[in-house]
Amino acid sequence: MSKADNIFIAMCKDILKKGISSEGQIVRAKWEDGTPAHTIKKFAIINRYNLSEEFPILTLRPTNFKAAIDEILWIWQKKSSNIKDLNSRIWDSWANEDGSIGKAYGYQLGIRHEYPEGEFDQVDRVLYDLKHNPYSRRIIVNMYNHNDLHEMNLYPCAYSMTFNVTGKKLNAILNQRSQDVLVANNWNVTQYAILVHMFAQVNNLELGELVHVIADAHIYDRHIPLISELIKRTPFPAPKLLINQEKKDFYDFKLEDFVLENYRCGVQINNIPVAL
Ligand SMILES: Nc1nc(=O)c2c([nH]1)NC[C@@H]1CN(c3ccc(C(=O)N[C@@H](CCC(=O)O)C(=O)O)cc3)CN21
Ligand SMILES: O=c1ccn([C@H]2C[C@H](O)[C@@H](COP(=O)(O)O)O2)c(=O)[nH]1
Repeated sequence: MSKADNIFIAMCKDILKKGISSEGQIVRAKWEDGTPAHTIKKFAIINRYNLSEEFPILTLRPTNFKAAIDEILWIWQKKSSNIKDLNSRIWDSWANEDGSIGKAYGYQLGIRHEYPEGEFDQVDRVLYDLKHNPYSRRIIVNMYNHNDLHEMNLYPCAYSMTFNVTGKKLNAILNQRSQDVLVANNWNVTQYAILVHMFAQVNNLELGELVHVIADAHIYDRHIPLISELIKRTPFPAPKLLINQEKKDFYDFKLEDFVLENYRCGVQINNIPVAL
């Protein structure tokens, strides 16, 4: 039984049982038909995934592993915020006529900043520190840039990663201000787990923990029946993640370098409505 499934089921049960409804409050998100997209939420959920034990992908329903990796490479490797560089349609609803989602995610990671050792963007700074000062307690990426919020269609949700080397293990904390539990919880966990795998491999570090801190973990009203059915399913054992071990430079990783072996999972829930 996959541990990621157990964590997901426990979190959903907790939100469904003890969560607070937004009914009666003013909410930003809407359904496609203009109805306010209300949620039940819990504040401050913390989920810990030990990446040395298993790869944290949901088996209750398929997570589109390739599309999730494609998006994390779009943000962290291509540093793009234009959907022309993305191979899925997941950001289409938030892009302008030029295909841009504004100064979000990848755009922020491409900005260069000055440090005592010279100019780096935030990704290159992490790679530099993991190589030269792995025991630094300052290895942080932050995409939540108040200067540029007015030029983003959606403010970054998964907005910060803190990397921490302990012994020979690479650990990380993913900070997320807002989480659509059905659509993107495992999507985000899978992609940041892959990122830790890539950074560990290129720095000859072992896999540690991914700690996912979610400030507002919510289930949208139209997702409640879908989640209630999903968490009654029986999970499968976790699949095995295989990564091309020859890749030693973060910028050389491609989609085909990642393979999931024995990914058994429940049937997909088709046409999940996504709140805008
Ligand atoms: N309400 C909302 N929830 C989100 O999760 C979300 C947003 N908005 N806005 C921006 C991005 C876009 N993200 C998305 C949007 C859609 C899927 C999605 O449709 N996932 C499908 C599979 C997609 C595929 O196969 O290509 C799924 O079943 O999980 C995933 C992430 C995450 N984000
Ligand atoms: O990577 C992502 C991107 C977006 N989300 C979700 C979380 C919220 O449901 C919406 C954003 O709405 P806000 O009003 O800006 O919080 O998108 C996600 O879970 N993961």
